[in-house]
Amino acid sequence: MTVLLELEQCRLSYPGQGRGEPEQLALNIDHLRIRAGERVAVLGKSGSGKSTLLRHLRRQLPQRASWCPQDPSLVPQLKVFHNIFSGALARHSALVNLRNLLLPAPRFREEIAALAAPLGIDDLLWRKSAELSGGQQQRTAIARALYQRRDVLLADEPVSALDRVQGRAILQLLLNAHHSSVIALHNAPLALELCDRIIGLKGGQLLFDCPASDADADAIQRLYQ
Ligand SMILES: Nc1ncnc2c1ncn2[C@@H]1O[C@H](COP(=O)(O)OP(=O)(O)OP(=O)(O)O)[C@@H](O)[C@H]1O
Repeated sequence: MTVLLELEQCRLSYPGQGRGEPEQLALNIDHLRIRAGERVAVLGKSGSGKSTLLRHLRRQLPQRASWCPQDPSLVPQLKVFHNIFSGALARHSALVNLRNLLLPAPRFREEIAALAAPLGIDDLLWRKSAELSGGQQQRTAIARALYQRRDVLLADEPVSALDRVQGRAILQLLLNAHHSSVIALHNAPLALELCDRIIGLKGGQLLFDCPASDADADAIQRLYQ
């Protein structure tokens, strides 16, 4: 399979919090290769480096990866429709984008309504995103990622605010819409069920990296200790 991404001796640090404080090493990976077509789940407890890794992978694939951040990062004053449409700004001219802000064209209305329906937010398209619940905001961010229409998905806890049934269905939808995916998840059973490879991060290091079918329950448990 074609190599999509490769990290070698990847050490990423954040500045120390106070004056004279040492840098904090957040990611320390000797080697990581992601192949095209893989569905990779990144597991690890809070602070293990999942977001740092996802953001770094995103920098390696500019213009190639759809991005679904942990914080939905919606523009609160804009309608749900426009927040979703913002996923496609790079595909259109400034004139088309501006016109669509004022008077959305029927073609874009139809495209976005079709995208929003399976996410259960088609009846919210003309509400300001500030008025949405956390789960509705998260589904809007998912729709925006889908509307980027790229073949790679990088997503950071995309279904964390959804209930189990809806989270599973929407994660499946996201995976089906992209040829390759790397997704940080806190729900290990969901990762094992829907992804084909599991990366376990602890303290910024790879604790394991294996096919989902080989993932060991004890190793997964150790991630969270
Ligand atoms: N902007 C920042 N400045 C300083 N340290 C940071 C910053 N962002 C993250 N860190 C630190 O880097 C480490 C990894 O953080 P990261 O956000 O990647 O973890 P995570 O696994 O995504 O956590 P969570 O599940 O809570 O989102 C943590 O120790 C965190 O405190």
